[in-house]
Amino acid sequence: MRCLSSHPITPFISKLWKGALLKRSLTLPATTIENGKRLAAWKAVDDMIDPKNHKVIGLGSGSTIEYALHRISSRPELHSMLYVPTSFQTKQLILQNKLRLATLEECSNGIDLTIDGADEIDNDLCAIKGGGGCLFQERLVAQASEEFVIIADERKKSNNLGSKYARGIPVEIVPMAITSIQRILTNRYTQANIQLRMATPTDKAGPVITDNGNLLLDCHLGPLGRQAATIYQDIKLLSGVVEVGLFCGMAKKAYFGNLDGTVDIWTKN
Ligand SMILES: O=C[C@H](O)[C@H](O)[C@H](O)COP(=O)(O)O
Repeated sequence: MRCLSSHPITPFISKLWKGALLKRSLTLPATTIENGKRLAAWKAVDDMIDPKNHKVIGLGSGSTIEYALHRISSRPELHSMLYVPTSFQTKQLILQNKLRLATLEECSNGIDLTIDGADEIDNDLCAIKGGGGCLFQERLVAQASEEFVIIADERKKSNNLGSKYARGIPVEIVPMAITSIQRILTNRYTQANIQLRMATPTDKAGPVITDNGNLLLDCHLGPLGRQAATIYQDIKLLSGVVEVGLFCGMAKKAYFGNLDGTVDIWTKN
């Protein structure tokens, strides 16, 4: 048997390894942020999912929800219930983790609890969502749920919604309406920066297409103050708008994983 250390490829591997180590040390804060996401997700799963009483759980989309799935997967007593996804991504994760998949149509008695990530959350538990383009199905599942809980790392905490998440509020739009709605919103919110979300050119030329075959406008309107619910209604009422990434009056609890290893829980009555 040949010893690996004598293999000509070894110096190359070792270079890569050093490169990986260097990259890791340079991106240490990101790793700590990942830890914050994990802490929030694990605590929410442990606190909120009741294996004795819950039958159907909704699962949001994004990077934080992946940690919730890992936690669910590691607890066999949570494997008997049904899991409803909110995106292609989450459906794949449910299947990969060998959990029981259900569609929203199959859940005639609704959903007991939904856990989801968010891009920014204020003290009223009003959230910007859709950074990953999954807002429509997320909202469908959230509105069918008895309880809706948000999980996030501490960067997402906000005193004034819209002041932190730089990309702005995602709005999902049927393709034929994109030009007219962009014009209407630009005229209505004169200070706003409204952009069609584009795909990464090396992966796909042109715009991002959502799981529902639609397009996204990212609407940076600045801090919203107490106007988030009104802005939601104003944009949602336009024909051609499928969904707006403002979730107000939906969450009763939010779990935030902090950089110091603690978890903050915000609640709303
Ligand atoms: O479209 C994506 C969803 O709304 C996500 O829940 C949100 O963008 C947060 O994602 P992440 O957990 O990756 O920060």
